[in-house]
Amino acid sequence: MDEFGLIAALAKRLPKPGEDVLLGIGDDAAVFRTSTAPFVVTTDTMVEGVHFLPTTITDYNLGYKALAVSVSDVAAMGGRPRFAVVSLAIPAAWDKARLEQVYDGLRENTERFGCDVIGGDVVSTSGPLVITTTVIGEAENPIPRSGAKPGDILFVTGNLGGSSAGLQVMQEVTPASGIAQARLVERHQRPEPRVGIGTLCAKFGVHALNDVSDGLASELHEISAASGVRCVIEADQVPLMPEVKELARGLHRDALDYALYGGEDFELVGAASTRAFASLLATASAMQVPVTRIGRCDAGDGVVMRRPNGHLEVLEPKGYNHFKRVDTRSGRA
Ligand SMILES: Nc1ncnc2c1ncn2[C@@H]1O[C@H](COP(=O)(O)OP(=O)(O)OP(=O)(O)O)[C@@H](O)[C@H]1O
Ligand SMILES: Cc1ncc(C[n+]2csc(CCOP(=O)(O)O)c2C)c(N)n1
Ligand SMILES: [Mg+2]
Ligand SMILES: [Mg+2]
Ligand SMILES: [Mg+2]
Repeated sequence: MDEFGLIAALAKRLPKPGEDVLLGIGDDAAVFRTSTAPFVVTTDTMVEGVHFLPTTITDYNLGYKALAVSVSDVAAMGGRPRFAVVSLAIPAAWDKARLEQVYDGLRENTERFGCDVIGGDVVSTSGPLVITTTVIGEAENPIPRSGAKPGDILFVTGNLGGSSAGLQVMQEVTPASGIAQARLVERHQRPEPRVGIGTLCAKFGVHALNDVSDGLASELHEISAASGVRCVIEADQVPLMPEVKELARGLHRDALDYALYGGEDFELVGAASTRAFASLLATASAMQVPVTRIGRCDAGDGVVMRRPNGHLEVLEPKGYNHFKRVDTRSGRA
């Protein structure tokens, strides 16, 4: 496989960029123009063996997901994705045909979100495949994590838990039905970035927003710490993917654990005034995206969850953490 031939072959899989791209793939750097809106820029790295395995994702969906996770961060800022650069560190075991599949998956999201791939990098590696996506977007009114206020409503989009449950059903024998397993795997491999809702949140002045990459508990801790508020959620209000409930029932596990600590659902979690939330709810339902109130912000700090019996549980800031090893004897991180 030749480096220049590979870049040309991958570039061929992509659609022609829009007119704001003055120079795309093929020069020392890309050149684009934008409106006067503030830029947002975010980057994510996916490593074979850490973020995916050949047994947990197809090559096509790897490309889909690599771009989706960065688009999701732009959505979590209330922005619109515009441009992306993609860097690949490629081991000998990955041939051109497989990488073209990855690019076909990328293409699906470049088209869906109007996010042109304008460049990248390819290198060889003696390690696993690494794919890094950097997305540049625009946000008229960027939404930080730090804006939540006491009295705000906490909400999430869609439903949670499906991604980690999908990973589990691909890695273990579970009692979930075939159809449930297929839906969970789809959720793991093909997350849906909430760009439309993110921009609505910006329009209605939502105070704080985060995407769920590491798990709901971890994201709420980030909002709590950045905003200086206490997050109080209701256990029975957290929207769970129905298939997660089915799987958890079969395994005699608490389905909420998938939502709180599983991660990679890439839904949005935010804090909004009662008024902003009402506007969001009304508009989101017309877009057929569920938005659910899960709790509220109080004065104070930390994250707690109220069980239906009234018991308040402190939620630890655990979730996926790259540099923490779980102690298998205590089960603690
Ligand atoms: N190597 C780094 N150098 C500089 N800043 C970094 C580095 N890694 C992360 N950051 C910054 O730290 C902040 C938090 O990053 P983090 O990766 O936790 O974002 P996230 O959206 O919560 O998670 P995810 O990576 O799952 O999207 C971001 O502002 C990010 O740009
Ligand atoms: C094979 C395999 N094992 C474990 C996981 C789970 N996982 C990996 S990274 C991450 C958090 C988000 O990453 P980041 O913080 O880098 O954005 C999660 C939940 C997976 N997807 N595949
Ligand atoms: Mg990160
Ligand atoms: Mg990210
Ligand atoms: Mg994020």
